[in-house]
Amino acid sequence: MSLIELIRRHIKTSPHTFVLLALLSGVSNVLVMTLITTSAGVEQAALDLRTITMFGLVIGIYIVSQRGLMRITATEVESMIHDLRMALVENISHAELLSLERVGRSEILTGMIRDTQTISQASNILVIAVQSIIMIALSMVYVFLINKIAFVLSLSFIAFSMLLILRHMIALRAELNTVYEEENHLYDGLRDVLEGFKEVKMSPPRRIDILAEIDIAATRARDVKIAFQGRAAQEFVLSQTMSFLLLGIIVFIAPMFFSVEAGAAARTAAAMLFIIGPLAMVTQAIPIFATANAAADNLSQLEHLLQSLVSTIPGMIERPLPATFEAIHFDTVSFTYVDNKAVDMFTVGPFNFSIRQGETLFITGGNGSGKSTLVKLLVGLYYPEKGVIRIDQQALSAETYSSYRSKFSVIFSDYYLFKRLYGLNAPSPEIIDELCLLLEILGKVRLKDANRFDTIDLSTGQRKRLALLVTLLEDKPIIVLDEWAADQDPHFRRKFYQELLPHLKALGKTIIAITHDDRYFDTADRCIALEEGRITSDISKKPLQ
Ligand SMILES: Nc1ncnc2c1ncn2[C@@H]1O[C@H](COP(=O)(O)OP(=O)(O)OP(=O)(O)O)[C@@H](O)[C@H]1O
Repeated sequence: MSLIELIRRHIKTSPHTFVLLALLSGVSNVLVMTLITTSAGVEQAALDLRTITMFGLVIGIYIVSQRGLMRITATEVESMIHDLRMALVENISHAELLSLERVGRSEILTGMIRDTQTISQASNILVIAVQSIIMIALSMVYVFLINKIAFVLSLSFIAFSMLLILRHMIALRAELNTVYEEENHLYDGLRDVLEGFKEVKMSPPRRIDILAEIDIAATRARDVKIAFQGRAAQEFVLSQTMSFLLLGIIVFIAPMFFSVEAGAAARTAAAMLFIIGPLAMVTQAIPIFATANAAADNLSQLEHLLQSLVSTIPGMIERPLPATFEAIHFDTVSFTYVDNKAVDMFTVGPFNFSIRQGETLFITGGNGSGKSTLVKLLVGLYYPEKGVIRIDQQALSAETYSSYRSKFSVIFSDYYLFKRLYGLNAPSPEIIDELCLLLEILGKVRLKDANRFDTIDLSTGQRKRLALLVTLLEDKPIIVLDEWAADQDPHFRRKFYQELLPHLKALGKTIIAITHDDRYFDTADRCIALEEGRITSDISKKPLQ
């Protein structure tokens, strides 16, 4: 029962409050029924003020307890969902890049959106179901007091129904896993269409193929869902029919074998009619409960998965590194990509080199030679499998990695441009204009609401310039650029190598750039060339000024 476990872990209100409110609401509900059934048929004149006052009081208790119960439930469930979502995002933000690269994104998005919504929608129905169970139990006490035979028959019926319900719950649960699997395939397909929209639009055969693939997943999801809903409907009809049969037995059959006082038979029938509603509610809540349970199960698995991606050692206190440094050293550092079966795929290193503060270093090499992997090791996104990285004399450790990473500003080749300047103090419009002028995007983009760009819908090269503008605003001591100039026109490419990089160097920045622009190699202090994950040449062109 993952849902109950999940609720138990997150709930802040005492369970006693829930039980008390549910009992009050259930009891008042049954009392309404009792008052109605005992007073119906009594002559108008015989109805006393006490009964009417009691009737009003019971309704009052019902209103207060029911509203309280529903309000607390909504608050608790929505707070739980808020906490769950924040915990998931928190875990993602603390995850290790390499681990996250191996997790399906659709799985994470589905957990965040579909599963949390399912639980939210199910919560009120589940509360009503719990109340219904209470009402059924209390009504049964009433039936016991007025008609023992009907009580025994009803109890046997309810016990039988519960057994059926439990059996079907288990079956529904298994079916739901299939529904979820098919839906995940569907989401993967939808992501392909959205993210690869241009490619899909350009090629009708690709479009037909991808739609056929999505259709298969969507059809499977539809069929499994129809089967699931059909089964749930079948359960509902079965339970209702059995309730009617039970009523028939109590009203038509039982009096043939047992003598029951006429008034008691009528009151029992009325009470049984009162039970049918809550019974239907419980039956209807079963597929909803099964769905919410599966969603909770998915969320718990996702929570565990994301927690396992987090490298933070409990109780670990992060330590800052000194603000300035002289050099970063790689001492026999190597790193290996492995596949799902832990088989080695590609190794970079062992690397033995140092990068001095203020140096402009170019990293070159063919596609797949390991340049980006080296950069990910350098900026602290991947950890050395062997060897150590030192900043001056201090070897990096779990406690200092975060501080180490914050020394870098990186524009990856697959960078992501945020529309908002997260983590930065709002710069003045003058500074933005000055940088836009430098990067030749003046008039293309403006800041609005102090720290949000009015647009990021720019050309590919302009977007990269905007990313560089953010990097300049970050003002970190080390700037890493992965093939930054690749999308720039010849004019700006020249400006980048011959004006911007020297300007940054003059500001004291350490610059590490992956580049294939061999005609500008002379603008670097040093060039490292990689082949098959190893350094094949390391040439210092200019003495460091
Ligand atoms: N996430 C990953 N998982 C497994 N293997 C990877 C992963 N990323 C890269 N590789 C492998 O590592 C090798 C080096 O990749 P890397 O991205 O470092 O090359 P690169 O020199 O930056 O190439 P390019 O110039 O094409 O960007 C590649 O051959 C690739 O097969």
